[in-house]
Amino acid sequence: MNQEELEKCIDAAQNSQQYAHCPYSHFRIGAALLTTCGKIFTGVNVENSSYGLTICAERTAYTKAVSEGYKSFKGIVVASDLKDRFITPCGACRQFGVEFGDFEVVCVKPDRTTFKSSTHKLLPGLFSQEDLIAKAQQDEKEGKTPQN
Ligand SMILES: O=c1ccn([C@H]2C[C@H](O)[C@@H](CO)O2)c(=O)[nH]1
Ligand SMILES: [Zn+2]
Repeated sequence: MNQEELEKCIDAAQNSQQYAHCPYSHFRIGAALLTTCGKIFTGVNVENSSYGLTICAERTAYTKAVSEGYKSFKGIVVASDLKDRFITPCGACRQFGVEFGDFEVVCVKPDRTTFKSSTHKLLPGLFSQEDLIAKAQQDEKEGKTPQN
């Protein structure tokens, strides 16, 4: 992400925070996901009275983009309302991110200061499609069919 893209994504992520549905945690998170073709998809955390159903801002953004045909990303900006520490994506969102490759993850505080990382840096030893392919190849070599 260049500086101009980063500023635009910070604006979009912070602007979307007003739409967070967070009556339980009061954590107001907004994400802005930049596609390689320059489109921005925003997302917010959507909580539920059945707490475990909550979806984070990042996964909302990924799901919106993918469901509209976009799967190639330059970066994601995650804006929180916590002033004195950075909020980084939870485990589920890290796994969700690596599904779409290695790209920038920028966490931003209300004063626009940033912590820059990437999907792969945030998930060392990650499990991915490559592992599933390796298993399929091993099974094929051993003459295993999907049924056994
Ligand atoms: O990176 C993060 C971290 C937390 N949350 C949300 C989930 C939940 O609504 C609240 C507290 O966990 O913050 C996000 O959306 N993204
Ligand atoms: Zn998450």
